[in-house]
Amino acid sequence: MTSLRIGIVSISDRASQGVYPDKGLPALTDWLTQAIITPFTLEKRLIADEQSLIEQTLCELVDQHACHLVLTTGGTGPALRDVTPDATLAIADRIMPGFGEQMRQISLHYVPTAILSRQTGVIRGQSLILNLPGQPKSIKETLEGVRDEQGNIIVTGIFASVAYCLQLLNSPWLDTDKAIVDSFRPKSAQRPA
Ligand SMILES: Nc1ncnc2c1ncn2[C@@H]1O[C@H](COP(=O)(O)OP(=O)(O)OP(=O)(O)O)[C@@H](O)[C@H]1O
Ligand SMILES: Nc1nc2c(c(=O)[nH]1)N[C@H]1C(S)=C(S)[C@@H](COP(=O)(O)O)O[C@H]1N2
Repeated sequence: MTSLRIGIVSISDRASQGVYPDKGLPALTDWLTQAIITPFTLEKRLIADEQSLIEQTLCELVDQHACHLVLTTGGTGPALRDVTPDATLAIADRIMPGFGEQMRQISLHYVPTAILSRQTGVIRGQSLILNLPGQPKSIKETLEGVRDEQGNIIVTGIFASVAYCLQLLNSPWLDTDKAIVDSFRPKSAQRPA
């Protein structure tokens, strides 16, 4: 049986040059390892904010490594070197605008400048590619969503929709720890107990 393959890409000029240690890949690895309870493997890349390099890396992860899901972090803002969404759209077959819309909704609960992120989601072939912001703490925030003081979810994290999206793309089965993120599937798409 094929197991789920996830590509994670940290896109940062300074982290890739060693100016500061990369916190993107560790944050993504930690979150995914805690949240996903079914088997998966990770393919990791740390690269600079260069559009051609980002496009090449995304294509390599999807076309050669057959990653079912690719998560990027960094380079989604308006600065001239923030080109992750441009690279993602350039190699996309189809756009999934809901992911960017939902992340901006979530992030507005944490930072008033959330609207500055141009993050998006796309499909290339049968793979889902999602852009997360560069601030390392925003990885957990956008994937998991916003909770009230009692710990109840008040704005759903984007990862709650990833399992069903991957299912529709014929990926291997993905289940999450409900305490971290409750994956939603319509009744007709749920596995018999
Ligand atoms: N990979 C990373 N590791 C650690 N901190 C990061 C990383 N990426 C971003 N940050 C932090 O989050 C902030 C916002 O991220 P952003 O993607 O806008 O980076 P940036 O200002 O374009 O710089 P760079 O590309 O050199 O990381 C950065 O200024 C930095 O403090
Ligand atoms: N959850 C969350 N979303 C966030 C932020 C953040 O700190 N947390 N920063 C915002 C800011 S200030 C910018 S400029 C954009 C783009 O950030 P990026 O270039 O690091 O991807 O993400 C926005 N979204």
